[in-house]
Amino acid sequence: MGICVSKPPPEPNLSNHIEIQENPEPKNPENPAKKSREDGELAKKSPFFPFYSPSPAHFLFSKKSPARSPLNSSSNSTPKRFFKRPFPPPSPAKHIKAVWARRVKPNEAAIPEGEEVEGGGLDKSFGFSKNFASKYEVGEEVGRGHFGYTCKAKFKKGDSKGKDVAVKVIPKAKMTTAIAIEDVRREVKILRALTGHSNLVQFYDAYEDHENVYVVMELCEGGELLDKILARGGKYTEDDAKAVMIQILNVVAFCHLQGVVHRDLKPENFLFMSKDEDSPLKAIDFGLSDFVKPDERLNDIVGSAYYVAPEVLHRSYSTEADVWSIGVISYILLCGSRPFWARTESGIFRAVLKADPIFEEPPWPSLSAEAKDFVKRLLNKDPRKRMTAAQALSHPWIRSNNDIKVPLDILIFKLLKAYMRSSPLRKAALRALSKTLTVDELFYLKEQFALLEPNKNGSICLDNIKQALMKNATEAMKESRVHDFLASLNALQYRRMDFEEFCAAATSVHQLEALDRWEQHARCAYELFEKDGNRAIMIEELASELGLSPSVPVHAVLHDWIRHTDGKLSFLGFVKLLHGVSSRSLAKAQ
Ligand SMILES: Nc1ncnc2c1ncn2[C@@H]1O[C@H](COP(=O)(O)OP(=O)(O)OP(=O)(O)O)[C@@H](O)[C@H]1O
Ligand SMILES: [Ca+2]
Ligand SMILES: [Ca+2]
Repeated sequence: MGICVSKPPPEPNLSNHIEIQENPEPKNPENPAKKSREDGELAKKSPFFPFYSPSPAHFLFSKKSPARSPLNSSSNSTPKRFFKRPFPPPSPAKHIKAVWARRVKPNEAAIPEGEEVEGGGLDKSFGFSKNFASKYEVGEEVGRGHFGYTCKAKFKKGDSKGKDVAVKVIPKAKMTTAIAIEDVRREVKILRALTGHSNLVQFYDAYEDHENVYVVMELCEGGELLDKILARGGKYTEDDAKAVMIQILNVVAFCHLQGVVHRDLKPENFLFMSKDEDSPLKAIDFGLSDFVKPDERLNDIVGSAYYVAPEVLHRSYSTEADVWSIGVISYILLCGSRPFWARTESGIFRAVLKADPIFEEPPWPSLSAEAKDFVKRLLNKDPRKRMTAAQALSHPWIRSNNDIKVPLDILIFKLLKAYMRSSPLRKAALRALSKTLTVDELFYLKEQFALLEPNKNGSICLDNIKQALMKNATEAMKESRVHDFLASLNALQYRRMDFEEFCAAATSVHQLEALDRWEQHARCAYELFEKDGNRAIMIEELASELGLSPSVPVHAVLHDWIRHTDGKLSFLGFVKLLHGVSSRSLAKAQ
């Protein structure tokens, strides 16, 4: 028979996610003739994903199914022959093994749910209120994750008596390592700190007793984005996808400005408030989130395999990693398949690191060029070249037929800092580059400049930046030290910056370099620089302009940077200068 949808796989143990095994390839390859016939039949019969090979286990995707689980439990019984490109539709994603390796003790699998483990000296008191049971009446379960389960609950008394809320119950028995405990502490701290965004689940309070931590928040009754994607056969129209992306980008841009990186963005972690078609979407589950300072790189590998960014696997990442995950979500919304897919975790990682997503197969050829460009710019493997969430909101695909309010972008402050520390020669080169920007590229910069509220002469100083940040600040900014970062912009205390200079300062060379038209930009900028800025320069002077250490063999390194005919900067030197060089990067290039 071979159609594995006829018999559900054994129910996985949701409380034990440490046994995530590599799925073996099928041992007995099937007769190819039989294979294509069955594929054809299945495609006809299946009500799911009519445009792609049907899911081998689509009963898994029904919320009502007892077996709604990561694919790992099913794919052992899933012959590979049912998977053909484009990849299978999305399914609940499992966390990557590294998450569990640090959060679950090896013997936890043997501990029955609800039973206390040897604490081993672990401090499981959180300092939360203890009176959960007297305040709330707990109702039916509405969802379940690897760490806890979520129930409806009602206020028992007071002004809000009878009001529905959601309570995420996290059993203390499951917190068997210091990292797992720290995750819960941080989840509550972040939820408490991040207040006031309409696309973020509203947190009310946290409680604890001997057995559990209870996180009380607003109840979202519209279900997960993943279920909506699946119910729609895995594909959104461009306009519907845009409406979802705008909300996701808005809340993520907000988190990033506050210095919070979510680290587990996936369709399961976005809930609709209600069943209405135009219901707002809310980000939930900050269980793997962290604070990140503007200059900091994180290194722990966390997240869910299909959505994890390449730089997370390389253990050096920041907020850009969330944007990658949004790229994966947008790819899924638009075509119904995952961009990086394999049967094993290591296979997925290989795809994330090395493979380019497919944009050649249906439905991509029939989608707009802007939509493809948008997704590609989120899925750039180099985080420096990837758009930020605020930039993505300024992308022509999102902007078309939408009145978008672009939020303040933390990237601007990082670029301003680098600019303020640059040599006059590099500043001149950046100024030339900024003059080549197109109307589309200038849109984002205009929006950002306006958010800094320039004075009537059209210029800004440090105070404008401080005020703009204050306006948007939540408690989270304290933890992520965004304000300390402003000290690096001190030079702006004594002078003002007009829009022209702001463009030079806030242009990301790396991002421009990712565009097809980069060569044109650079050539054009070089011509401008030739007219106004290029001058004869000695290698030693150039080295000192660049702040190179005496250990760099400047004559060997900078030889081609200077045009031999007139001693001025060559095109190569100009491009290198735009990027900004350090002794370290030059030493590496040697
Ligand atoms: N505020 C809410 N309103 C309604 N349902 C919710 C709410 N918060 C969570 N849920 C449901 O509970 C599920 C589990 O919640 P959550 O994702 O926070 O748990 P988790 O244990 O951290 O999950 P994961 O395994 O993804 O890490 C969600 O997928 C969702 O279906
Ligand atoms: Ca979740
Ligand atoms: Ca979680």
